[in-house]
Amino acid sequence: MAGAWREGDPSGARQFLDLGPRQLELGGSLPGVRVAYETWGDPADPPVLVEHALTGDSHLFGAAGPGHPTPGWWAALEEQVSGYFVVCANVLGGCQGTTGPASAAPDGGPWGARFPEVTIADQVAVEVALADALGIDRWAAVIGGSMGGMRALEWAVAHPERVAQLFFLASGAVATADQIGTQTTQQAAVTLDPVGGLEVARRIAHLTYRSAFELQTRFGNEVQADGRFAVASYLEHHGTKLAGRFDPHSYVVLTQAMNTWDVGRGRGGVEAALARVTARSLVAGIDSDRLYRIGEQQRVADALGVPLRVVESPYGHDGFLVETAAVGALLRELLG
Ligand SMILES: CC(=O)SCCNC(=O)CCNC(=O)[C@H](O)C(C)(C)COP(=O)(O)OP(=O)(O)OC[C@H]1O[C@@H](n2cnc3c(N)ncnc32)[C@H](O)[C@@H]1OP(=O)(O)O
Ligand SMILES: N[C@@H](CCO)C(=O)O
Repeated sequence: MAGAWREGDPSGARQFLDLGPRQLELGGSLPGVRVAYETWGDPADPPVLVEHALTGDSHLFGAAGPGHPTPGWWAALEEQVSGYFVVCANVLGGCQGTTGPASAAPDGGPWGARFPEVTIADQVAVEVALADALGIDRWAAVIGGSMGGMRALEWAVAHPERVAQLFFLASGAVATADQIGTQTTQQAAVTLDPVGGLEVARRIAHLTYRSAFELQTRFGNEVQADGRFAVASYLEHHGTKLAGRFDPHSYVVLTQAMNTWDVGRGRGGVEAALARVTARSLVAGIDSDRLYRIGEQQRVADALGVPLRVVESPYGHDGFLVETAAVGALLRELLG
């Protein structure tokens, strides 16, 4: 096993677990999977799994490992999980160390567009193998927002006995037409031109991540000195940044996993699936989220029999990353 878990390593440095061949939910297979993950805290403390969103990775917070920027993407919430042993893994199909389209295929070249289709359930199955390898039978909590919320929910449904608490944020139980519509349009841009298309895809996506109110307040119809609309310049900036740090084929694979997301598939529908959850759950949404609308979290909260918690924010879907004080308070409430 490459890069075996170093017991007591508090550094957050990236580690690796190699798994054997995997059969995938939609019929494909992979000859082997490498999982990149990081841990923080004392392995003797209760374990918590944090699930990153679409373009996140295992570098959740603090203490940069080789090749990682610092701080991580949820650095502001490190305090909320002190006293826990925190695990965060790069997702199957990603491009930050876990097997994905940029990894080598059996012929030695990158998988690229040949990478098989993976689902949220496939991604969680890989995380189950990671938990087994780490000797973690039951998570004190599984936490996730957006695509990370899908994996958190899949954990709680597929393995209720292994999830004591669930934090489900700014996500849904099944992909909506709106989400599939924007994501397939983004995929089409990437398929036409991987690098330029990824920039365009991120611009389209970023629009859905923010609210019309916020964009209007920040940019209105302002034209910059360089002649560009300020809002266009802003979106271009986010597009360029993502194209500089993310693999285009991975973007397609991960957005496709979100397109096919349906926690009720093969389980008699969404409500029947959610009835399996035994975790103490906190379900929250962002009031201005136009992509994962509050009704989607309401449906999950209703099925789980818990009140929906609403974060008031002008930032839309990205509120799950930006509103660290409000989200941190909810997290603390759940974890105690
Ligand atoms: C968990 C995860 O899943 S993903 C990992 C974290 N996510 C990412 O890194 C994705 C990319 N980033 C984002 O989505 C967002 O930046 C967030 C959510 C992380 C943070 O959002 P905010 O703090 O509100 O930042 P905001 O969206 O305003 O962007 C600020 C950037 O826009 C730039 N910007 C602002 N106005 C303009 C403009 N008119 N023209 C060009 N650039 C502009 C700023 O200079 C700044 O650049 P920098 O990020 O390179 O420093
Ligand atoms: N900013 C988030 C948006 C998707 O939830 C990301 O890049 O992953």
